[in-house]
This record gives sequence, structure tokens and C-alpha cells, in this order.
Amino acid sequence: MTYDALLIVSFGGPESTADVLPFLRNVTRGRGIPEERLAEVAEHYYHFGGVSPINQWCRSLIQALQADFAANGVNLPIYWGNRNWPPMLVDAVQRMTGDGVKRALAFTTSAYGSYSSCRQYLEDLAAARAAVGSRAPVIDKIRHFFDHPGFVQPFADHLRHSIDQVPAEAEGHTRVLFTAHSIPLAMNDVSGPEGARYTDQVAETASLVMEAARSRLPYDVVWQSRSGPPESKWLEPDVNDHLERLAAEGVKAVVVSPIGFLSDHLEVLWDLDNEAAETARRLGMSYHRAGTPGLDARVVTMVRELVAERTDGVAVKRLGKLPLWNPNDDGCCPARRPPGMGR
Ligand SMILES: CC1=C(CCC(=O)O)c2cc3nc(cc4[nH]c(cc5[nH]c(cc1n2)c(C)c5CCC(=O)O)c(CCC(=O)O)c4C)C(CCC(=O)O)=C3C
Ligand SMILES: [Fe+2]
Repeated sequence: MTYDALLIVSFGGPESTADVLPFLRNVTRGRGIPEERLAEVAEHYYHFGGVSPINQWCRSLIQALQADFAANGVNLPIYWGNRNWPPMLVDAVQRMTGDGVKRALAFTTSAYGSYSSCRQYLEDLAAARAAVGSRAPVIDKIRHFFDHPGFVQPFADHLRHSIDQVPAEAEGHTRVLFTAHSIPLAMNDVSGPEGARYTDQVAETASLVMEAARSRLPYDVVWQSRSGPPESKWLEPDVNDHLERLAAEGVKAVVVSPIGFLSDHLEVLWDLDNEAAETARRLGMSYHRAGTPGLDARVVTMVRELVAERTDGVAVKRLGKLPLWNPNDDGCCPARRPPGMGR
């Protein structure tokens, strides 16, 4: 297939205190998120001056990609649009249309399947194209990259580094925790063609990262950043609850690797580096947060390789064994939110 542009699609985040509440209203419109939860999350953003690192990370990633494409003879202009905060997707699609782009590939900054991490991006892409009209380009989403070596290996290197920081006294009493964003159980049940693909993919990434880090430590997959009404059931255990359990079992050190996130989003900076770190401190555990890939050169190479899979039919580079599917097909996550989650 030939493409004439690459579109980077991300979540978007506020860049000043004045942006925070309007951003949160964009994210949660029609979602049944309690007002108190919004106020609480707003405080997390205010703690960082109202600035999420996500937009600046996108800018830097795009700069690095442009240089990499130029150096490797990849002739694709790169556009950028977010789901929830400017630069918005609809403006990116408008610009692409004006530039005469007919068919584009979309790289979303989320590695996994599920309504929230994939289908919702597709819906927002479709809405942006519809708003622009019939001249808008066709846009194909790149596959989930949870098992690409450019995703797994940076996590593995950071994990190895953090394991090496664990104090000698904790030897034999150390646990690795992999975290990803919790989602409603109803959403996970219908993730991917046969359901539960979100939890399956996260579990596969966790085991691939352990293998690449050559670690034999015991590890668990846990969840973070749950929101939504308290009566709805979400993936558990929450990282903080799990730390309580581990402390009671005599675990003395934890190494936390946020494999749910390609870069240090606010969920990592607040929910892990503040909340979970504080929980561990209170429990007397040594806490080590392993890094995310962020702007690792291997991420840049990965994006180029994911593009080449589609443009040049080069072999799919992956470490995992779970079946892949085309996230543009309607046959995976339902094009409607699972019941109990708003809209
Ligand atoms: C699976 C998943 C990912 C990973 C995949 C991906 O990357 O897309 C993710 C990423 C992110 N989530 C983010 C921020 C927020 N998510 C919220 C709310 C929610 N997230 C959900 C799921 C996910 N979220 C869900 C099921 C909700 C409930 C509301 C709903 O059903 O839609 C809320 C509302 C307040 C709250 O309730 O917490 C905020 C502010 C940011 C930006 C961070 C920054 O600024 O750096 C990022 C990257
Ligand atoms: Fe989220």
C-alpha cells in the first residue's frame, strides 16, 4: 500500500493551569465520572503547574522522527493530532486535506487494544474525517506494538537498571510490579476479537520485558489510575492495595515498571511517583520506579519499522505470540462503549 503521510495520534494534555479543567471536561464528557474525581485529578495536574508532559513529548518525538525519516530516505510528511487537547485531530485532518494527502497511516501512542486504548482513537479519527468531509484522507491505524522490540527492550533496560538499585538487604524479598491503566471489567471482556485481549497483551508484554531483562525475580501485573463511578468494577488489584498485601507477606522492595505507558504521562508522575511511592514508604518498603521508553532512539526506529510493515511489506518485527489483528476492522472492540460507562 502506498501512503502519503504519517499522522501521530495522541491523548493530549494541558499545558497551563487554565487548560486543566477544560481538558478534563473534554476527556470525561458523557463518561459518568464523578465531579469529585475530576477535582481530585485537576489537583494532580496543578501539582505540576497544570502542565502534562505528553504534548512536549509528542513534539520531541516528531522532531526525532523527522530527522530519522530524512536520514533513512522515508519520504512521508508527519502530522500530529490529539483526541482531547490541541493540536486537535480535526485540525490535523483539515491540514492534511488542504495539503492533498489522500491516504495516511496513523501511529497512536497507545500500544494495546481495548476500547479506551484503541477503538476510541479510531472513533475520534472517523469523527475528524467526517467533520472535514469527503476530501479527507483515508486513515489506517498501525497495529498494536505492545510486543515490538522497540517497546519491550527500553522497558527491559530500565527494569534491569532499577533492579540493580535495590538494596542488598532486600535480596530474596524483592518483587517486580508491572502496571497499566485499569479499565472497566466490561471493557476488558470485549477487548479484541475474542475478548480480554487488553489483559492478555499486558501480560505478554510483562513476560517479554522480564525475559529481555534476564530477571528471574517474581513479578505481578497490577493496575493503576482507576476512575469511573465506584459501583462499576475495574481491573484489580490496584497497585496500592497490592503493595499492602506484599508488605504483609514480607516483601521488602518493589520495582515498578509502568508498561501501560510509552512515556512518563501524568499517571506515571502522580499515581506512581507520588501515590504508590508514598504507600510503599508508609509500609517501610524500598520503592524503585523503572523508566518508560520516552524518547529512546529505539522508539523512533520502531515507528519507522511499523510504517515499513505497511508501506514496503517488510517482515513484522515482534517478540510475542498472541494473534495480531487489524485494528481498523470492525470485528474487534465494539464500536460502542460497554454498558455502564456512559455514551
Ligand atoms: C487504557 C487507558 C489509557 C492508556 C492508553 C492511552 O494512552 O490512550 C489511558 C491513557 C491516558 N489517560 C490520560 C488522562 C485521563 N484519563 C482519564 C480517564 C480514563 N482513562 C481510561 C483509560 C485509559 N487512559 C479510562 C477507562 C478512563 C475513564 C473515563 C473514560 O472512560 O474515558 C481522565 C479523566 C480523569 C480520571 O477519571 O482519571 C484523564 C485526565 C492520559 C493523559 C495523561 C497526561 O496528561 O499525561 C493518558 C495518556
Ligand atoms: Fe486515561
